[in-house]
Amino acid sequence: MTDGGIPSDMAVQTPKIAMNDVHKSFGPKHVLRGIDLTVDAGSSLVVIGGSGTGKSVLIKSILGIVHPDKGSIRVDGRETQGMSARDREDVMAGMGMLFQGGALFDSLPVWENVAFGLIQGKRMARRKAREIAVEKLALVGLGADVAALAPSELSGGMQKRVGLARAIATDPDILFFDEPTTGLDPIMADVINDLIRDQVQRLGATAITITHDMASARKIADHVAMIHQGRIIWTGAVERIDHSDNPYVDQFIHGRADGPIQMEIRRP
Ligand SMILES: Nc1ncnc2c1ncn2[C@@H]1O[C@H](COP(=O)(O)OP(=O)(O)OP(=O)(O)O)[C@@H](O)[C@H]1O
Repeated sequence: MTDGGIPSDMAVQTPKIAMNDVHKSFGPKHVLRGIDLTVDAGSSLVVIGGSGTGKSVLIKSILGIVHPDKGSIRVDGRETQGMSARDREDVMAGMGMLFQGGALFDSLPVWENVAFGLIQGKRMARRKAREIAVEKLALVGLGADVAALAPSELSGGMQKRVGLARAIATDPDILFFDEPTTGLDPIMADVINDLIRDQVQRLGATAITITHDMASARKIADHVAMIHQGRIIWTGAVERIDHSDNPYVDQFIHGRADGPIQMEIRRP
């Protein structure tokens, strides 16, 4: 088998996601300042970086919730910038997202929050969608008794897990997790880490996770990318983060108050 004359085992795989020189400003605030980032299909990337550096804006740009001012974002080789609304919907149908605050609809019971994409997006019958929602809730350690409750009746950690069950409900092939373990006890955090790894390894999904939890990052990442001042300043295999030779990465992963990042904060 050949692909343009190249034996298939030597053909270069199209990245799942490829960002090139992506910029985004909000008013005078230039948040993304030329993001270049590639994520291979079936791999798990963790994005690290200080608060307010643009991590959420980066993943919302891939999702199409935030519209970059400039640059290219390809998903499966397809340029998403300037895409029609219908094509964009197509691309988004293959993505699942756990938002930082959970972002659950309080007017809907838990199961319907989880099943939202199945009922609205995939037009699945409510009974079948509820069954799948209960299965996904079980995967994040929540029993069927939780399904009929309102999100406001749950603890913060439980809401987080419901958000996670919703993200994986449609078995998307790209998953985004914005701080999936924040607010969870260490044991539940590890259950969630395992679940993310499982989605990538068993189901072949591609995952991008934002986390400040370095134990979680070490467990779920194949690769790590560090964002600083709106640019990716380092990427590498997770095994390399302890030997990155990058003072920003070094300071961040060890949580040191002293280092180049603090020096910039001190600057007027
Ligand atoms: N819709 C918006 N309108 C105006 N400013 C925004 C908007 N979304 C994000 N920002 C700004 O962009 C910057 C980056 O925000 P972002 O949420 O991406 O940070 P982050 O790196 O995810 O931070 P954290 O780790 O604290 O969650 C912040 O200064 C934020 O105020």
